[in-house]
Amino acid sequence: MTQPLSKFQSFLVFAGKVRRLAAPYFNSEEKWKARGLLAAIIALNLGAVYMAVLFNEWYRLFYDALQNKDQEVFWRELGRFSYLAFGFIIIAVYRFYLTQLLEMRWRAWMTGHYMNRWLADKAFYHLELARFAKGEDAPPDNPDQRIAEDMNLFTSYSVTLSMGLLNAVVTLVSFVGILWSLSGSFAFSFNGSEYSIPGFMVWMAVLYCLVGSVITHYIGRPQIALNFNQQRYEADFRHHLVRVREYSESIALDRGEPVERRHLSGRFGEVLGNYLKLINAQKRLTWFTSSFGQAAVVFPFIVAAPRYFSGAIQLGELIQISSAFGQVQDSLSWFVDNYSRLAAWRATTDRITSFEESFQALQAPEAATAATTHEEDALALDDLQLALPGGVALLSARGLSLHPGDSVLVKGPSGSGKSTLFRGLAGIWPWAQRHLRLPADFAERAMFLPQRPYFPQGSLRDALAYPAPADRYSDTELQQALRESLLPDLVNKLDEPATWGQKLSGGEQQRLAIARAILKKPRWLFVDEATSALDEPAEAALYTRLQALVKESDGALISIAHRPTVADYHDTQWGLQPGEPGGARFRLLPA
Ligand SMILES: Nc1ncnc2c1ncn2[C@@H]1O[C@H](COP(=O)(O)OP(=O)(O)OP(=O)(O)O)[C@@H](O)[C@H]1O
Repeated sequence: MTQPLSKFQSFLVFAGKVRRLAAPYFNSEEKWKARGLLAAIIALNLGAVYMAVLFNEWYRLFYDALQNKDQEVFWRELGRFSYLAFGFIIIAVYRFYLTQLLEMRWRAWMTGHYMNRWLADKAFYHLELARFAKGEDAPPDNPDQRIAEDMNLFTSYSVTLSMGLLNAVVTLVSFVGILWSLSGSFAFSFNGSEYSIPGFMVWMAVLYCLVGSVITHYIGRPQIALNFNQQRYEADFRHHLVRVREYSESIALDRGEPVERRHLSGRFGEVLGNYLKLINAQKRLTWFTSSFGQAAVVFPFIVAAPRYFSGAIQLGELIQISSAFGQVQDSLSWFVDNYSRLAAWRATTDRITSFEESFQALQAPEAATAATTHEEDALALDDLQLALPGGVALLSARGLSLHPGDSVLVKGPSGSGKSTLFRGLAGIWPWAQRHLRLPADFAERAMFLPQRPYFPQGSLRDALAYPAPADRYSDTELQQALRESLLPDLVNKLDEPATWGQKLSGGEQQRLAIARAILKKPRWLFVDEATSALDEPAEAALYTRLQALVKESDGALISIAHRPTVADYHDTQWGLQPGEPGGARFRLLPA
């Protein structure tokens, strides 16, 4: 008994997941449109079943007219057919159109919703970090695929399959009545007594489909996991292709093509291997479902034949029985026919649910951090503890502060946590205990210049102004910033579109990021090896400009650099020293 119960429970769990994922849309600001569309689709589906009932009745009248050679009824019924068909066509067209419309709107809403959540509170970054911590295979893999593809599949399957189920149930209820009234009872004698089974055809249909559904589930079960994996392997393969494109130059210089080929072939091999398994699973199921469908064509004739040949029913009734049996069988075998899609729906639902759960899991480490706003105009590191994703304490900093006019150089061995210190100060590192006091304007006036800056695709103007809109700055301001950051050749290319992160050299990209700082005029400027690709004269000129920049806005400069010449532009040094036994690996101390 435990087996069917656990199956039923797993169905309830699945239904709960679908409800939780669907509810936000139907309760959203678009709820009246969404509910209205859903109600219209339900009405059209019920209309379609009603049309099928009318057609079924029409079959009896039409075939009886044929058998009786009754021309008048024949032509009248043909006339009736035309307006029945007209109604059916209108319902079919609008059922399709409104269903697609609902799927599209729902997808648009869900995609927007998850896109916002992914981009909110640095979730996109923390999800990646969490995956580093838990291992590459930890969910959610490929969030891009969740947002792009799974939202589409989920909304489409949810609408078509739930409407299909509704249709099947209503058809079943409508036609079971018809079939019951047509089928008569089946009389037989057993052990000297006479027995009669009323609604014999109905029982035959139920038995036929019950056996069919159980066998389908048994044969088709492996498809659920295979479907889940297929999406994942496809996304991994695509992701690796994109990486080769992104790092094309390094790979070409390293002559890494054979390795990439091997990796790509490996990933594609997984795609194919799993797909082959899926095809085989589907083939096994198709053997059964098509035999089941073919047998269903003759099954009602075989069962009803004795009554026809004994003269108990006419040809019209026989045809009506077969059509009603077809409808009952169709609706009872909804499960058989939709098994693969149900498996895919379930896999998609599981993937989005794990995506959703990973957002919820993220909130915990963030809540542990604390940073208060300072009344004083300074950045105070009262007690900052930073750990590695696995939990190992990496760095501790206590009792340090940064005031307007300060310029500090942070030094320490590679891997000691200098960049992580900046991540902790920026508030994006989740494994942090932050007892900081931040100046009131820190959120708006702090800027972090990384070693490898990011530029959005688009015009140079967009890349320079990022993340502010391009029209925030005039052409003169943009050109001036380019000149001051030693990029005079770019001043006439403001509207040129390009992938700037690939087109410009490493040093040019660093200069472009400095131009961005010149435009933004930060008060609290954090420079993490952001001049490492420049020659010494250029570095000197640009550091002098950055010093002047923070001075103009009465701010402070804090840098990370390995090159000794950078020390000339800073008044103070903080050093990362090995920590005490039992404590963090490194301590940040004034040098
Ligand atoms: N996303 C991450 N997942 C796991 N470990 C990480 C991650 N980011 C950084 N680390 C680890 O944290 C430690 C500190 O890294 P960090 O980049 O802060 O060092 P750094 O002092 O800036 O080094 P460098 O001078 O080489 O730039 C390193 O051991 C690094 O491997």
